[in-house]
Amino acid sequence: MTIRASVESISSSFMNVRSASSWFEVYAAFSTFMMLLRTALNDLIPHQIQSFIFSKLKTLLSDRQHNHQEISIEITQFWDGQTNQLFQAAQEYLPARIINSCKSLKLGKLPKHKNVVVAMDGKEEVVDQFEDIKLKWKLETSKNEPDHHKSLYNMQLFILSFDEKHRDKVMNKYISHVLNTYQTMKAEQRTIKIHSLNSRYWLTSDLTHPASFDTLALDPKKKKDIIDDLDRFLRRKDLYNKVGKPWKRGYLLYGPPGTGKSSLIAAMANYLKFDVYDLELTSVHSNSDLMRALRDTTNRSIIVIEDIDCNKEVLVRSTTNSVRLTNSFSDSDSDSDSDFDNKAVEVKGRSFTLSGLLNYMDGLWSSGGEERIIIFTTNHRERIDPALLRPGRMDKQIHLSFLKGKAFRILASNYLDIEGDHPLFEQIEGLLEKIQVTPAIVAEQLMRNEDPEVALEEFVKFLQEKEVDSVLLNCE
Ligand SMILES: Nc1ncnc2c1ncn2[C@@H]1O[C@H](COP(=O)(O)OP(=O)(O)OP(=O)(O)O)[C@@H](O)[C@H]1O
Repeated sequence: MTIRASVESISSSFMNVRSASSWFEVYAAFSTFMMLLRTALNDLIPHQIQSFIFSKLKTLLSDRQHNHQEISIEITQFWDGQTNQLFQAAQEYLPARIINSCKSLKLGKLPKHKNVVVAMDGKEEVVDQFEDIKLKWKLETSKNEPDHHKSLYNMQLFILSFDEKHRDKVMNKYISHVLNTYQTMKAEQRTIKIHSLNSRYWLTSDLTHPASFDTLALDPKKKKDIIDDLDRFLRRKDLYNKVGKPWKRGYLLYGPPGTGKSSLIAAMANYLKFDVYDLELTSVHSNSDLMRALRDTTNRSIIVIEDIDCNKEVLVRSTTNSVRLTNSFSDSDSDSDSDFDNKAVEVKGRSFTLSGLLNYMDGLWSSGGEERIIIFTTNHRERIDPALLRPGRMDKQIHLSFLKGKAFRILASNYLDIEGDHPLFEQIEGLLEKIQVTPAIVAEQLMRNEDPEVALEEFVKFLQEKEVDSVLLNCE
């Protein structure tokens, strides 16, 4: 019997259904039809395609079956009168996930931002995939906006919908994933700030210093050593906790003026994405102001005290009779007997030692302070008391010096866009070995001509003259 014959037999049986025997005939014809259909399908459609069709049908059916079990969460723009951080996180997180698939987006740029900002425009629902979960996001405008926001904005909210069976995973994992991704994105986009002390308060502005470890003319080994040290410091939170030490690291940068101490600080801040607090001791008018200023510094920051040796406030106690404020900055460790304690920083007629200041910082940060770096700079390390240089106070000392070796090539790349080799490089590097020139002087020389060839030739002449001068000087 063919399929067509069996279909005809079923339909004719339907027409003539009158008795129980007729019903039996219908049933027999239908069973035969189904058997024939199954055999034909097995013969005609390969097994893989059959499995594919069945799985698709199954998903479709299960999707339809589950549609009514979808749940929705509202994430409003404000929460308890404040901006809802989860709303902010979704606002940043979603455009990054959907930028290539969404048909309708909003673009904008704020003065503070470096890049164009992308946002959802609320016209369409966007879909995010997290592990095996499909999550649908829609941006809406609330009809019940609170009064205090009414005049300024229409309050917005995200509606997040997903299958109820994923409720736990969404609440426990997906929401944290959105928040964590947002925090990482914020850290990457963050503008680093520099805070300068104005008597009692920090004045804040953007750190625009472009220095990075790539642009720093420094011996490559030394550069790697500094980067490794910073990375190690960041990784060691648990160790610092375990041994009960404040999570901080002290650096002393020393070397002649113009060798890149400030540039290195900027490169470190840009690398770590840490804010910089420029603690200019001459602008501190009292100890309480200084303590308040230190308390106002944030975690993940670099505190810089520059030119520590030539700071006018550094006084020798025996010559000034200045009084140490041991009650303000308790300095009870073994350093108190050292020569260093004879040097005091005087603030408006009152004075304290630098080691006391460091101890105070330790005390302040042992309760909650995290990821702090303190950098002292000096042009004369020999003038600094050894007590201040001991590990724990100054964990690492970095000597920045005259331009030597291949470090010149970094400046040639920065200022003249010369990458790789150049016929004059060998001669220049030879001359640099014989004389002492700071990177700042080299930078200034290279900027004198826009044409890179002329700039290099002029620079060679400059170095030759310097060489002659130094020979003459040695002869005198
Ligand atoms: N190692 C370096 N790599 C690249 N540029 C440098 C380097 N050193 C100095 N420069 C250039 O010289 C300028 C002055 O350098 P910088 O202020 O960093 O030196 P410094 O050692 O802090 O000087 P000072 O002791 O006078 O404060 C920088 O803006 C930079 O252009």
